[in-house]
Amino acid sequence: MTAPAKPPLYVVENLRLDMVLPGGPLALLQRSDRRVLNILDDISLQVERGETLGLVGESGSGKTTLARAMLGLLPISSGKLSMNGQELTPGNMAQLRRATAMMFQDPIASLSPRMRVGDLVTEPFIIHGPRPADRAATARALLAQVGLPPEMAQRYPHELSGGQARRVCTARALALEPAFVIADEPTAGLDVSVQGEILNLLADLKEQRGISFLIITHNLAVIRHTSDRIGILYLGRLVESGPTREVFRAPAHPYTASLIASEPDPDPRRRRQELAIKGEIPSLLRRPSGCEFHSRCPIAEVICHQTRPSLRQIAPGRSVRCHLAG
Ligand SMILES: Nc1ncnc2c1ncn2[C@@H]1O[C@H](COP(=O)(O)OP(=O)(O)OP(=O)(O)O)[C@@H](O)[C@H]1O
Repeated sequence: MTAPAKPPLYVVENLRLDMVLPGGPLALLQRSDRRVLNILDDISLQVERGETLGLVGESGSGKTTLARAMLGLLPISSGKLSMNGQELTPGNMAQLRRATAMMFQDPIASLSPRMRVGDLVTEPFIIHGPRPADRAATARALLAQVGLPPEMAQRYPHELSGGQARRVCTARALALEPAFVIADEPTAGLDVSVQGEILNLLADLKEQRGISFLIITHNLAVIRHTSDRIGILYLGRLVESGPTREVFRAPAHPYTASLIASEPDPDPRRRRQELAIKGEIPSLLRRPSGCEFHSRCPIAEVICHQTRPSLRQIAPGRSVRCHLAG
């Protein structure tokens, strides 16, 4: 008898997340004292064991909000989140927090300024337990895992370089040996050479420890370097997903194609291909009718103005939300 297949590590099904904002001009129009902003809708994705899923999208597309919702830091309006085949509920969130970790966008700001590095990296044990018998030795071991020398334990966050702060946040994220780590813009603000070091560190951790990562970024180079699969978010909805190599080779959604075509070429001798996406990302308060990308789409047809496309499978493991793709 063969053992039953293990469920994916993390599954998001039909997630919707609305935020209720205090009254404003729209509330007056709606004759209500509050307004509801739909930030994310119809999000379904899964992260397999030991894989890295990259989530890419312009600023404001909802990447950070999705990450926070997946870690139970923001309440979802509808849908289902599960880990190891078990639905996440308010009752078992504490268990989730132990098995997951988040690396925040701004590492120095996410570290308490009055605590020394040694205390910062071991703080998760103090919060979640058990307390280490020798806290200083545990700190040194954690720092060694991310390539930092033991004397770093005495420093304060403001004494760290951007790359060192990133490593300290990584050490802190690893403390409780999580199965799943979400890294929000892991290379933001770092020099190119340091960016490479941090991405290599994350790749080694995935390789050696089998940790699953969700990497969220607007930087396609980061996704190419790290991710087995990619999801593209536009205005709070997934518009394409699939294996990274295939999506880069033959993007199915015009938005993905525009993002890839306007990616800066690392070789300055080659001309950058200009297929920049026209216009700004629309306001969440005025979501376009039909396909929400139609106002910026180079190939939109009448149907795109009128009918909202759903996410459909175009090949095994590849999905796209576009009437005209495939
Ligand atoms: N607390 C909030 N109240 C109102 N709107 C919010 C709130 N948090 C996020 N938003 C809105 O939700 C949308 C998604 O924001 P989010 O930070 O998730 O985007 P992002 O893709 O991570 O952007 P960036 O790359 O700039 O971090 C934005 O339009 C943002 O203004």
